[in-house]
Amino acid sequence: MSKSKNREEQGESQESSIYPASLRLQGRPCTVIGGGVIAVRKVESLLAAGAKVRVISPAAQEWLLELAERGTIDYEARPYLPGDAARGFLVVAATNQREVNRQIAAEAERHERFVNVVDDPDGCSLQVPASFTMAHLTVSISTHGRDPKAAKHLKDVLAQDLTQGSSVFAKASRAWLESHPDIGSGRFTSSAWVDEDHETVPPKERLHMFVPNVLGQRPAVRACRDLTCVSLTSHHTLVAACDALAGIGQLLMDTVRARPEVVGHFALRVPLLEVIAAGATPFLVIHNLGVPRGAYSDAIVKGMHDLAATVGLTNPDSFNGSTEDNVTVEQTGVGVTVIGNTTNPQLQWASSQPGHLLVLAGLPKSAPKVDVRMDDPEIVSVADVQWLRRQPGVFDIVPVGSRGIRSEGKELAKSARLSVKWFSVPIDLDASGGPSTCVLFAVLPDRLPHTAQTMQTPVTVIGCLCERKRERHGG
Ligand SMILES: C[C@@]1(CC(=O)O)C2=NC(=C\c3[nH]c(c(CCC(=O)O)c3CC(=O)O)Cc3[nH]c(c(CC(=O)O)c3CCC(=O)O)/C=C3\N/C(=C\2)[C@@H](CCC(=O)O)[C@]3(C)CC(=O)O)/[C@H]1CCC(=O)O
Ligand SMILES: NC(=O)c1ccc[n+]([C@@H]2O[C@H](COP(=O)([O-])OP(=O)(O)OC[C@H]3O[C@@H](n4cnc5c(N)ncnc54)[C@H](O)[C@@H]3O)[C@@H](O)[C@H]2O)c1
Repeated sequence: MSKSKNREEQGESQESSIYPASLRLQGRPCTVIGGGVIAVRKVESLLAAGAKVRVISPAAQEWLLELAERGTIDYEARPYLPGDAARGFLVVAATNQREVNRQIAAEAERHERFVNVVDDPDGCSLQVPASFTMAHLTVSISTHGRDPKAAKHLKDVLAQDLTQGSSVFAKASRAWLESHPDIGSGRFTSSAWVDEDHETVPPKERLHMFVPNVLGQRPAVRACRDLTCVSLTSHHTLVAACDALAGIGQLLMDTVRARPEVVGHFALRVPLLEVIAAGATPFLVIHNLGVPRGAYSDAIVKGMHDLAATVGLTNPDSFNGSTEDNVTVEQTGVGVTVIGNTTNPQLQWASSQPGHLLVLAGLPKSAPKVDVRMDDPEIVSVADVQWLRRQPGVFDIVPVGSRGIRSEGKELAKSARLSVKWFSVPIDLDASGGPSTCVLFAVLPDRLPHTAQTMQTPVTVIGCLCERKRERHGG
């Protein structure tokens, strides 16, 4: 049944004539009430138009809180109060409370403000059409609020056509854009940023959509555990992890003897695991080698290439780095940074919940106590962690570093606002995990058998996660 038919049957207003217009909002105050997923979309497009945005909501999506922390928007962490909709050029009623949205709309109307009501097409004096912009050409599609999903679909079809199609519309639009290079160059933007549906948009345009052009500022940067997350848009995050290794190798002063390939392997292993565990796809490895350029440094880098290839990172341009060629070096030192990208729904951070089991894959092994070997079956492989990351029912995955299992487990739980109930296991929970020879992960109990059977490395249930306190309130 179509939406309009549904409404007709409910006897709702059939008023559907509209006045198509383009708003200039640069510097104009706009109020968004509600801080959920829909509010994020509205805030993004208002910021893209240069509006001065105020958000009022007792709780808000992380992205909005970040914008508030950076001063990009004003945020008031409280419910709507009468008076809020009396101010602003445009008021957006974006709460999930129908009645509250009604009150907001009524107040805005009384004060002759434009109002956009996200759950009431007929209550909007301003409906947002689906749109995309290429330089100075904007294409908007409205269904007069009768079928927003269709508006989005038609817009996506047209956007794809404009960028790569051969319709009369596409050819004429492109010809116009090309014949006006003064106004014809610019970014491709859309009323919604990249999502899975935009896979059809060509790479060049996708890149433009990927750039944090909404804000024209430095992107938000957060350090989470050993990771740094850079929010490029509300949908995309870059994830960076780094690690240092020293005194292990074949130079005179090295205290632990190891072949250079092994040094490269283990130096890359830790940041590579971190990025994969976070749900990102590694695409760049930067190696800073505190050793002279030559056969020794080449062998270290070869160790990295070999390991990266096990998770499909084979493009030679994905590797870059430098060596120490000015002074004599007598001890090996290696720093590695890995960068990956992910869409936010795939970014795994603080996603564990009460009742999940806390499981250890692999065993903690560290030099100099133990001779850590690349082919040790008790060490979890990077490919194993990549597989684990894709499993439904597996949540946070944390590589265990020198602080040991107990400390990493507590950190995993804390980040998800949970605590750990430890089981008794014959494993030293405080031993160093060395080059992350093991990882901790949270898993739904009924998914554990499949996970444990398929993994190559030993899997041990070491505890479970308890208590829940997940909503983050602003203010
Ligand atoms: C175009 C776009 C612009 C934007 O918001 O930026 C937009 N909605 C978009 C997407 C979208 N909205 C919805 C789905 C289906 C989700 C699903 O079914 O899973 C999808 C598709 C998706 O999300 O994939 C559901 C929905 N939307 C409204 C209601 C209330 C109702 O109809 O009662 C409900 C039902 C809620 C429910 O029943 O729970 C109301 C409105 N949505 C409008 C605009 C205005 C009318 C525009 C027009 O038709 O001309 C209006 C009246 C007010 C407004 O918000 O301005 C944006 C595309 C962005 C892009 O380009 O990608
Ligand atoms: N317009 C659209 O395109 C569209 C699309 C899908 C859904 N919807 C509608 O939009 C509504 C909101 O969707 P959502 O996904 O953002 O919901 P959500 O649950 O993610 O967010 C709702 C937000 O409203 C806030 N809120 C609740 N009571 C409030 C109050 N009294 N004052 C201020 N803020 C308050 C909450 O704190 C939360 O931040 C849905 O109920 C749905 O009907 C609209």
